[in-house]
Amino acid sequence: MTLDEEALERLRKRVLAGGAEKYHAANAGKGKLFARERVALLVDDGSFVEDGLYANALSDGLPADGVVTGQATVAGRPVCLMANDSTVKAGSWGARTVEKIIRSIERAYQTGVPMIYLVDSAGARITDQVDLFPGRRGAGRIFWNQVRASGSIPQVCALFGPSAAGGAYIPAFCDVVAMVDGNASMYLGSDRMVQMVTGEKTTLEEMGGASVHTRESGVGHFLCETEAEALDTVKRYLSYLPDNWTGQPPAAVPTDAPSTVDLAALVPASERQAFDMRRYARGLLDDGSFFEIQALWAKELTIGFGRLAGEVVGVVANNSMFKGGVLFVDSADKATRFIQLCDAFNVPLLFLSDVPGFMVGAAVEKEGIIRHGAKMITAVAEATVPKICVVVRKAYGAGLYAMAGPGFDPDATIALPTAKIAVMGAEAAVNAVYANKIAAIADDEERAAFVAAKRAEYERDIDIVRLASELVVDAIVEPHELRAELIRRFAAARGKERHFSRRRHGVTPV
Ligand SMILES: CCC(=O)SCCNC(=O)CCNC(=O)[C@H](O)C(C)(C)COP(=O)(O)OP(=O)(O)OC[C@H]1O[C@@H](n2cnc3c(N)ncnc32)[C@H](O)[C@@H]1OP(=O)(O)O
Repeated sequence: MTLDEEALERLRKRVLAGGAEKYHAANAGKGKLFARERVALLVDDGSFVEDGLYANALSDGLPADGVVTGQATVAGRPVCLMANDSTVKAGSWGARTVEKIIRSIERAYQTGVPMIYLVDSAGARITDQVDLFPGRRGAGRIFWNQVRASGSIPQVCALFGPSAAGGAYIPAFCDVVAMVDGNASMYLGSDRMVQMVTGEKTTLEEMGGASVHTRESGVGHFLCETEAEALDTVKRYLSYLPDNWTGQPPAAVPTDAPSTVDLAALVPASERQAFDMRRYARGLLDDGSFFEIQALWAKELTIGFGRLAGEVVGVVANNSMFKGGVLFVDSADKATRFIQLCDAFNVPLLFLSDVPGFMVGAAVEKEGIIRHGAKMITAVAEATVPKICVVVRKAYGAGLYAMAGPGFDPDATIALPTAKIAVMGAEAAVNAVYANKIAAIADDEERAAFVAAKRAEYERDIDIVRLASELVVDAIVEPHELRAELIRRFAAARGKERHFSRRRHGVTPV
């Protein structure tokens, strides 16, 4: 078939318009943009080069087979991308959709550039399953490629609509997922399927909406009000990462820390009083540079990127505002993945410790707190990027190990003058050792005096100067000197030898 210029232009226009008008109207009614508008908002003007525009050009009704793929630049840096077009069979994957997505990931991996997934899809196109589902270049190959690319190139997803069944794994294999509140959802079986299989009556929003995944399951990382916000989040995320695992995170023009935060005043003397470690991190980092990830999930642990004198660091911090900063199953998982992300992309790690330890009790034991904690400690041990542990207030029990304490090959363990490092807090320790003796003292005053004396003895034992004199901590630093100290120490650790163990990979507790 030969085409004259006009016919080609007609065909191109038809394909660029996507699916039926009723689906465009339905999307607009929900505040959803067209896939091509999303791409235009994401990439630098005029930078997009599209592949596979004419997929299915000979069969009517499935323009581009429901996915836009190609290469572009974002903030001047190269990326590969895919964007589901939900006006074409609800963005479901036909054979060519799958091939286009596979080629995109392969190109991103081979050229060492980030892969961006703009997802809005019904998953596998059930009516075409033999062509797209089981074969060597079937849908499974998308995931195989995602797993191969994981930690080699950044993979980031913005989710605008459903990502049903197999489609839900694309976000799951990404480093992070930004979800648009009210429209985005992820689930393995639709509400109709759930009712058929289990009898449960639910909705897509209830089961797999943005709020559920960013607050409860942890599969989503950012809850966004609008599509534009989700796309900005993708751009901001990429601004902290190199193009691939061989590069260094891009430095920015250094700024001062905000002058409004008094770090010393922020930490209450009493361990029983909570303070917001996010404010502490903001006060320590370059002004406006803190970019929190998974802010709504497992809030007892805060993670995110920031900058010190323009250089990127990954922050892992206990937050006593939530559950006293104790580590739970979800917070251990949250930390594990973030530490692996930073280690993969050469982002130095800053641990801000104020941790009473891991949670104890029947409920968390049944949830597997031991293996989740072991997973976090494994990630800390395996991370070979520069890592510095700052004991801001306390590091008790295995919490010290989870926060990159001295045994975990940190480049430095720094303590504030009021910091405490111990196997447990004084109250718990005295109770553990002297419970029988305390119970045997009948007189209230005498009992109180005994407990106070034992606590004082314990506090003397774990005195921070004593720990420094025994080389447990490398430095005791005043809060107002901490930022400058960290800048110097991270600079000194840059470029260090990175090797952990002689083996293919460990057998990780999961
Ligand atoms: C790897 C294994 C897998 O991925 S199995 C995939 C399983 N997927 C599903 O069960 C999702 C089924 N689809 C849905 O639940 C809905 O379509 C969702 C995604 C919620 C979107 O709803 P809504 O925006 O109202 O669209 P709609 O249902 O009116 O559909 C529009 C047109 O698309 C079609 N469609 C939808 N999903 C599929 C699919 N998975 N395979 C084939 N076709 C699909 C609908 O039939 C409809 O087509 P038409 O325009 O009427 O011709």
